[in-house]
Amino acid sequence: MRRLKPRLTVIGTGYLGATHAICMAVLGYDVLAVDCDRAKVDALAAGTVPFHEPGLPEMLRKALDSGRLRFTTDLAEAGAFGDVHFVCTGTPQVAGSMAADLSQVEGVVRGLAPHLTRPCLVVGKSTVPVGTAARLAELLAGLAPVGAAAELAWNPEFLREGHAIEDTLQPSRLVFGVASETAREWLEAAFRPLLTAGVPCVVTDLATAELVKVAANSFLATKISFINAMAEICESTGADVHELSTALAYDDRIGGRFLKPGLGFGGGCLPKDIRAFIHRAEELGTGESVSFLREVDAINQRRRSRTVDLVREQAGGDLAGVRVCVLGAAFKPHSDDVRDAPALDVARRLHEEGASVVVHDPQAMDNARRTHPELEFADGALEAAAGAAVVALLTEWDQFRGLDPVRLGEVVAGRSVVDARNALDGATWRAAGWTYRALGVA
Ligand SMILES: NC(=O)c1ccc[n+]([C@@H]2O[C@H](COP(=O)([O-])OP(=O)(O)OC[C@H]3O[C@@H](n4cnc5c(N)ncnc54)[C@H](O)[C@@H]3O)[C@@H](O)[C@H]2O)c1
Ligand SMILES: O=c1ccn([C@@H]2O[C@H](COP(=O)(O)OP(=O)(O)O[C@H]3O[C@H](CO)[C@@H](O)[C@H](O)[C@H]3O)[C@@H](O)[C@H]2O)c(=O)[nH]1
Repeated sequence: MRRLKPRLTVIGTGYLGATHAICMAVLGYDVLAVDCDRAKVDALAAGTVPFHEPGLPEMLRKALDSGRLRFTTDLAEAGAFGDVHFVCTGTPQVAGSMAADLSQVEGVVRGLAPHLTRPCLVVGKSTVPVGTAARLAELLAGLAPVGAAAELAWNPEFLREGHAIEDTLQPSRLVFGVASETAREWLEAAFRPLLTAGVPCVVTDLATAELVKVAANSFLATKISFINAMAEICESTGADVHELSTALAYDDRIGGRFLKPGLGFGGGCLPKDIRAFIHRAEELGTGESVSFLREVDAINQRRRSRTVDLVREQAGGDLAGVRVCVLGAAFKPHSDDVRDAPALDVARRLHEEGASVVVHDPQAMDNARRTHPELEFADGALEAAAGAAVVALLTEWDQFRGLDPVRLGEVVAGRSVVDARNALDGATWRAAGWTYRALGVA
């Protein structure tokens, strides 16, 4: 008998899965969240969110207090408990290739399938190359016990880190990729509160659902690289990319969102998703259709090189032995995620050229220390700036926007700032005696 309110499992409790599990429990579902990382499961069960996401610790407390959210490392327990199983494991870029590594997602299907002893729905939420769901559906059918009636569907996720709760509870849209009416009914039951609240829902096939996700991220990446390409032109013509962007944004066919010039995109999604899309399209023999994404990626990488160039120029042409203060490590503010973080990539390149680099970030210090042990870290912006010849603002945290140039000027060795996120008021900094350089302005 199908329950009106299905019991949910969420497998993979990283940035996406932990948020999804917590929010679904707060919406009133009984949720069992699973991760193979025992430390993560123990932390979450004890009420600690193992990453930075505004508001999520309070939501976790609420979900745990309701008694509707539990955690385990055991897929067999998940199989016995759930009606709808959300797969939220990672799909990182394969080292040395542009392809997505699907081993975590496939591993979950293989591990879960033998424990699915009654009718249920396995729902992929991870971002995957088109065609993955159809392949996993076959795998599931082959591994699930006879009579289990376990089906596979795809429900791509569009949340942004730093806004994960609002994006989960008030998403712009839901996308259900289904192969049967039964799967659609399960998904409708699993998202009933959002559907009742009027969230638009596109019901489609598996392949379209997979593609919607990579198409959305490709569009966003393209928009960012478009404005950064304009920034390159502005740099060589004396035009001002900020004024250009403001003027473009007044046209609501273009819009101002994701039109912010600067150091470009990073993180655990946009970069690897456009590369996996290129790779998959080439496998399908349709590489030309998305070959523009190679240029999107290249423009994005050039912003990092340009930032290194600006810091080197400010240092007098040679970085060897120069102390540089890097403000920012996370790939964007309100996150501690350092996956493909532009700030750390620039910091690493400066270090490789011989600079003595000191980094500060309000939230990402632990992650940055782990991935970049070669860099020096300081507990505050002033400490990081002490004795620096150049200050580089690489992630636009509010704490950095609010820095007092006079106070900072007292601790540095040279008043020179490179604003790679266009977060500071250049006039104020110049008035305080600083040489101010920003990306996108000659
Ligand atoms: N981070 C985001 O904001 C976001 C938003 C939308 C979509 N996505 C997509 O969602 C997926 C997950 O992203 P993420 O950022 O949460 O990744 P993540 O690396 O933070 O989390 C993945 C989790 O899966 C766990 N895991 C791996 N193999 C497992 C297994 N066999 N059994 C149980 N748990 C296992 C890992 O321990 C980890 O906790 C990716 O495909 C990503 O592209 C992410
Ligand atoms: O105008 C802009 C907007 C963003 N960025 C950069 O772009 C990157 C990505 O930002 P954002 O999209 O806000 O962060 P994510 O949390 O990675 O979210 C993206 O990736 C997720 C995972 O696929 C999707 O779910 C989201 O819809 C999609 O926005 C960051 O490095 C930003 O600094 C810019 O450089 N300029």
